[in-house]
Amino acid sequence: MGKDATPKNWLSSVPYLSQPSFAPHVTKAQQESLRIRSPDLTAIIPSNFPRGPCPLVRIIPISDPSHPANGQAGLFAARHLEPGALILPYYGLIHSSLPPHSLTHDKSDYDLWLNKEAGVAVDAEKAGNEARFVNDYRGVRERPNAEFRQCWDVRSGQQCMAVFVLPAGKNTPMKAGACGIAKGTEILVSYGKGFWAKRREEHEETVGQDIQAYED
Ligand SMILES: C[S@@+](CC[C@H](N)C(=O)[O-])C[C@H]1O[C@@H](n2cnc3c(N)ncnc32)[C@H](O)[C@@H]1O
Repeated sequence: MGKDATPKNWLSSVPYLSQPSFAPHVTKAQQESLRIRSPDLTAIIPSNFPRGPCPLVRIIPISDPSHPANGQAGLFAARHLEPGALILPYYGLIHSSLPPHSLTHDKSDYDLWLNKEAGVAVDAEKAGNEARFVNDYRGVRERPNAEFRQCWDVRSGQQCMAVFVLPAGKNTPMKAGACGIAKGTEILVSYGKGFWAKRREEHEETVGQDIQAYED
């Protein structure tokens, strides 16, 4: 694949990132705080992890009426993924969530904290990689099989968010957790109760709007 390759089914309207991108307003101090590796940051992206389209995943349009994200896309395992394994980094625009930027940046559904203490988040709405297609497990299957984790990217010497397979036993019965994610299975995380509570709140004002929201 060439240097400018994008994964199959990538949206032509969204720039594909093969490394993080910084909003110009992110301060030097914030950038420096991302270059500090705290001892509890044990998850890593190793030095030999390739950049560009990830061979472990596929973006697949969803055309199943029983899927709550029908008509959108999801991310699926292209091969068997071991429990606890790194799947891929989550790239997007790294931006400040501190005032005044918190007031001007509309939080999107693709926005994740990168470093809460430093007020830095990563938003993959307008540019990102395959990880922006990871759906929430609610309404799809009983529990998540993956999670977002803050980790240390050895390649860039910087903190990064990434998607990992849930380790055996974490939120999974031992048997299911021990299996990892089978080839062809959708990769699903939990966005957290807060995500759906906020969505419900926002749409409560819009009478008659057909939305998918969850209680837990
Ligand atoms: C980060 S995007 C995930 C990728 C999205 N499906 C796409 O094709 O761009 C988050 C959006 O996906 C949809 N979504 C993800 N999981 C969902 C779920 N369990 N139920 C309903 N909608 C979901 C919602 O529209 C949500 O705002």
